[in-house]
Amino acid sequence: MGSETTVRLPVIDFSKPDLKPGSAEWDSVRANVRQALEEFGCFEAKFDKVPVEIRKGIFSALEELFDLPLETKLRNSSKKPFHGYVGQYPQVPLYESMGVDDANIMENVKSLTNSFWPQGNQTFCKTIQSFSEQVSELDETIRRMVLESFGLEKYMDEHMNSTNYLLRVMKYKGPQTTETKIGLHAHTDKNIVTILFQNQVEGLQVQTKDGKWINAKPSPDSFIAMIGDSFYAWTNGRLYSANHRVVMTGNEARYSAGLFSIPKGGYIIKAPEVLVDEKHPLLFKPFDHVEFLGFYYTEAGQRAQSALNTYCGV
Ligand SMILES: O=C(O)CCC(=O)C(=O)O
Ligand SMILES: [Fe+2]
Repeated sequence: MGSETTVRLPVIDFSKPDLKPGSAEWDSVRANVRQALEEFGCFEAKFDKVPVEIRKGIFSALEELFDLPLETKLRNSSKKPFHGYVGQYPQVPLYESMGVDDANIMENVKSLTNSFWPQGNQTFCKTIQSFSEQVSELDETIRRMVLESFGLEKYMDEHMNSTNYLLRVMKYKGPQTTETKIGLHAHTDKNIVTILFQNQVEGLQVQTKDGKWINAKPSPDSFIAMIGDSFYAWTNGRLYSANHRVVMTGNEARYSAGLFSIPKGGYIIKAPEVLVDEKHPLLFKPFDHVEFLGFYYTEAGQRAQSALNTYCGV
């Protein structure tokens, strides 16, 4: 499964009460965010704004959801690949996932909830929506810090307004053996920022630039924040978008929830001019994320070493 390392992901604390733009605290966290994303494309975020009842409740909600009969789960359908129910794939037999578009907005969560439980399910609905809304604040903070760190404040509104949030929830069955089995194959995310939250069952591994695998071991109040290919491209390669995968052992199921900020269709991702110079030649031609995803899910896109390079590499 490739060589592992005892290196740990950087841990960055977002829980400090005086973490406000402009404060000394903010500047110091911002420097750490920039450094971690350049080096690993990823870090562990301590973030206590999500109340403990939501942090615990999310896993009860996921168990309840994945315990529904398959025919009910299939009601989670979407025209967009990987936004609806995914499961029962022979290549990833342990893996199942579902998606909630704009999960920070109550109306969306309500209609999905009602499609699963026609009589309603208030607890589920509230938990999913609050979780997404609170985690979206962490996503915004990270993106704000990145843009500031490059002196790109003038792009802030455009950047924030050009994305939607998708909540994807995952279940990985325990393989019921002592051998390690693949839960999800190595990939880079294709979006802007991904923020992952998991139950106590570990399995996420992130690959370093020199090819070693780091075991992510987040504490119960920590999230894993990660850069996707679109942010990598927008920063003209200044931030790193890491390969990662899930490996499973033992009997227990791993549940995780990921909030993905995703560029809207029609929005052209183009590195700001100040990030392009002699030392940093332009890496990617401007592209539309939805069209790029279309390519990624073709056979050629799946075969490519880097779908982004093949699609729009200069
Ligand atoms: O379950 C996890 O922690 C990782 C999931 C993941 O990498 C993805 O959905 O893109
Ligand atoms: Fe991923």
